[in-house]
Amino acid sequence: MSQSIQFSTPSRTPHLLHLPHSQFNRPLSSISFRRFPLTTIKYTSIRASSSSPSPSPDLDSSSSSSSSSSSSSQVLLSPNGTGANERSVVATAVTTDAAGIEVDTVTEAELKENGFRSTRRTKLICTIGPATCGFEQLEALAVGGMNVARLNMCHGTRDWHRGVIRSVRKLNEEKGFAVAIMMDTEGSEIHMGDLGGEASAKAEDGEVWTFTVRAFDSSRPERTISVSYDGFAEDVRVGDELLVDGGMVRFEVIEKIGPDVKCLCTDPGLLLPRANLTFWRDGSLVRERNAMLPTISSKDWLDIDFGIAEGVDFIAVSFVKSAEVINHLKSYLAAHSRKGEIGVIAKIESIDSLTNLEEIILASDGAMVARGDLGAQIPLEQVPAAQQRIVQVCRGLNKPVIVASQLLESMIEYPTPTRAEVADVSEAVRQRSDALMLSGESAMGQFPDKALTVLRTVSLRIERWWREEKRHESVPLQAIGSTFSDKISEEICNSAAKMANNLGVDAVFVYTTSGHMASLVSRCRPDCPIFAFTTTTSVRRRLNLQWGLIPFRLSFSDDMESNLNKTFSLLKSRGMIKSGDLVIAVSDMLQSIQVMNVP
Ligand SMILES: Nc1ncnc2c1ncn2[C@@H]1O[C@H](COP(=O)(O)OP(=O)(O)OP(=O)(O)O)[C@@H](O)[C@H]1O
Ligand SMILES: CC(=O)C(=O)O
Ligand SMILES: [K+]
Ligand SMILES: [Mg+2]
Repeated sequence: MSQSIQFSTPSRTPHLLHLPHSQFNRPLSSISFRRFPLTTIKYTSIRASSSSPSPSPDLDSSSSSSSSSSSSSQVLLSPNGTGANERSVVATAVTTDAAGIEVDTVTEAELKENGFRSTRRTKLICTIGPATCGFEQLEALAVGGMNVARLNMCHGTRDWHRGVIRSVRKLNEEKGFAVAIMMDTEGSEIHMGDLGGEASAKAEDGEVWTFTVRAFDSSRPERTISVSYDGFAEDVRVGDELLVDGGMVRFEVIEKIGPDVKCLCTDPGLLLPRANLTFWRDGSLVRERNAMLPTISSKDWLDIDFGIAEGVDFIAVSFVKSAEVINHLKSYLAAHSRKGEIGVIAKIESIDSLTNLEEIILASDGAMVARGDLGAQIPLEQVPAAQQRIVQVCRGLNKPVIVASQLLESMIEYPTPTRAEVADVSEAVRQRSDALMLSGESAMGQFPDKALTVLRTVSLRIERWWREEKRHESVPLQAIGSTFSDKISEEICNSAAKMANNLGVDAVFVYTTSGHMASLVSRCRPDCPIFAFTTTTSVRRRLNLQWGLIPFRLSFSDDMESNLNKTFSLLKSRGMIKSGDLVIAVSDMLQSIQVMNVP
């Protein structure tokens, strides 16, 4: 029994659909609902315009070149899913059986063991540092559920970072993971030096410490801290309050002697290498000078070139103040790397970034609630409301959002989290943020694997509770599509998610070349997992940041019947689905919805 509903606009001419995927000749208004088994599928569609097809700008070069063929069985990509000009470091890392399917080995095991509902929807990011940079340590994190590895360019040498990037790539290649790499820029905010190799230094109440712009020749003099910013001694005034890492340690400026600033410790604590410094005067953050510092420093540009050369998947920009810097970086990336290959994440961690929030998020490919520095710039009690706002704006604009910093801070030293930390993690999961991030817990803590386990188990439990309570919000999502075609995709995804919840389907399958259609389904936060099939390994890795998406790499054509048959047989042979499972399939090539039981 097959059901089909078709919408068409009378003023336009229908065509039989055997069109290659392209932004300009994408079928616009054929939406069919079908039940499997299907005997004949005839997709009827209407052309968007009669203008000559040209390669879609959002496709990578390999798919756009192959999309020039109109054969319905044409596979869109070369078998290994990489384009001809994919950088060598990535190309050598990809070995794929052309007929096969690539999926995370951990997810595969979870699916086989516990079925569709067992999969975790919230993604997990680990900052890599001395505690986790070895191959076995990285593997343990990947097995524990790490979806993205973050490299903070404030620390370590480029050689060190290169080693980590290559290890992660090797892990993906050899063990079937799709761990994405996120490079986080240093930015030009004021911070302390590296403590001359010491892991930390303790500042006690009432001690006098010297903050200086002088560089040390040899070891660090006692109770002396170097400061990254040459204008520091000129800018501070006696009476200013100096906050380390947003208030983890506090000092009061008591005397200025040339390049040295004498400070009295008023709140004791641990000073960590390269910790951020802010100074406050009469209860307000002093930020005149910061406003003049570039968001992306000259050192950051070199790091960005390094990131492009090493094939990172995301660049997180620290201390973004406006959309301009994001646009600037995106145009630089467009000129120096393959279009869309590196996602730009705006870190929201300053007053300016909150002021310009909507325009910044609109310009970016995602955002991070960087609560560490944000909490140093706005009163701490305002951070939760800011977090909620950022998460909501990102969801509205369909950008992935990461909640970061101090989620499990006590686990740097202890093997179990505090109850308050578990409550904080739960809140971020309940807000339906795309991803949670570990910083010091995984970079230099004593229990990185345990911290990741806590994030994983708390996420799973809260997600399940939320589903059992049937609390999926019916908050209307704002319309975001700008072209007619985008609007159709959006409506299809909204409907697919709604149908998935109402019909209690087991999974939504989305076939997507650029990943956009998958993100639109993810945005609806449906009850069931979303299997996202995409043709390239780089899109697959980037999708790993988004809520609920299980990214698969699969070569597929513009013939949906054959795609579905191929997918069903591959997934069935691996025990990941079974006959009778109910699935909704959407595709960005055909802009179609189908409901079916797995044959
Ligand atoms: N690559 C690294 N090498 C050495 N230590 C590291 C590295 N990455 C992180 N760390 C350690 O982990 C701690 C916390 O991580 P991180 O600096 O990323 O915190 P953060 O607040 O997220 O950073 P930022 O605000 O600078 O982006 C750091 O203070 C540092 O001690
Ligand atoms: C992650 C980060 O940069 C912060 O919380 O400040
Ligand atoms: K950083
Ligand atoms: Mg920060």
